[in-house]
Amino acid sequence: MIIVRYGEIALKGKNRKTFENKLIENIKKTLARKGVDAKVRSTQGRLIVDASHEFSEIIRKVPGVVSVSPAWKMEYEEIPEFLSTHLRNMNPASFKIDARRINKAFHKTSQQINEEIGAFVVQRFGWKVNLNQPELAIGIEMIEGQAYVFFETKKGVGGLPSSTQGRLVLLMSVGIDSPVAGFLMLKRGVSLTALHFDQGHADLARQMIDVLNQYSSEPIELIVVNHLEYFQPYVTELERMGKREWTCVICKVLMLKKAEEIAKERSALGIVTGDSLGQVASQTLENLFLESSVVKMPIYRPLIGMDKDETVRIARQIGTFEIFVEAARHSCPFRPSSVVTRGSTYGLNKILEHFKSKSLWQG
Ligand SMILES: Nc1ncnc2c1ncn2[C@@H]1O[C@H](COP(=O)(O)OP(=O)(O)OP(=O)(O)O)[C@@H](O)[C@H]1O
Repeated sequence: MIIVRYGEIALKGKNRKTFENKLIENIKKTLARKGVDAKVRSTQGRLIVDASHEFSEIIRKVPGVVSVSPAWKMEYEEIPEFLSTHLRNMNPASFKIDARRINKAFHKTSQQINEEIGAFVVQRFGWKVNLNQPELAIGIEMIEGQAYVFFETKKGVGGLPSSTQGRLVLLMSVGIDSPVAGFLMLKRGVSLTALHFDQGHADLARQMIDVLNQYSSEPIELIVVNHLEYFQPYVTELERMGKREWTCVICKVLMLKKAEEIAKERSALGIVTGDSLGQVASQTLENLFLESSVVKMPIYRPLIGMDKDETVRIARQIGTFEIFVEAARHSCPFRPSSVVTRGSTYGLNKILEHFKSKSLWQG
């Protein structure tokens, strides 16, 4: 058995049942992808998943899950015998019993359980009790008259169940930031379609999506556009105009425009990027203002106020950092030696007017 705890969704008032059902459906779907047909039932703010303990690693990555405990289910009276066998090869410096009655129906209080089972362990193994920092914590949850015994509680990703908030298009590079931005939105229940402009690293983009898929109840569609072919005509015109320093701003403008087009096709409600204020020379408020002005839908930038080390910490946690390759990040062949850092609306409009005259921009 695996005990699954969820937090935020329990606070959702009358929506609670809908969210809970969605979480159950998502856990089942996630396990089904691993070929497991698991029974999941809800009871008193917990889900009980009838699956082998190894799947707790997978379940803890399902958005909405706050923590998981691989557990053994038994009658209360069977606990001493179970502990005698299960713990016989262990010798922790200290232990504690952490009992909880999930519904109050059971005839003993949590404190009585702590004392009774604790006294048994002391008598059987001679271990020391330490209530503050025990080396071994033995968890017991009494759920519907049955005891669930466990020895670890793994943190889940938290957030809200997948597919409860609508769809966004993620502009995803193979850098550190945008996969993290995607993860943060998945964690809030958003469905994603990813758009990647490929500079020869589409394999890395696919690997990023494989990692993000662990946090999504439905497989994320990855759309790959050839970066060179797509931007070459625009870069040629910028060269003709003597405006090569605008390349990076124009590149973002075109990426956003393409993302908006895909968002409309997929009935998505906005765009997600990994922009973080001031992180690179071109990520200024002026440039973000200009880039945002070309699309008519919301752009979500979940990393905008984050420091790089916070983003790196999340990337490491979720598993996208390992895929990131420094060399891949600087592979854009169009990058000019100096870039516009505070572009003006006037400057941008002049360039877009020129593109229009060349039938490169509909605007
Ligand atoms: N090749 C790409 N394909 C799709 N989106 C991209 C690509 N390059 C950049 N973007 C989008 O533009 C945002 C800003 O990119 P930029 O290169 O300026 O910053 P960054 O901090 O290096 O971002 P990242 O770490 O995500 O690459 C990215 O977070 C991403 O959303």
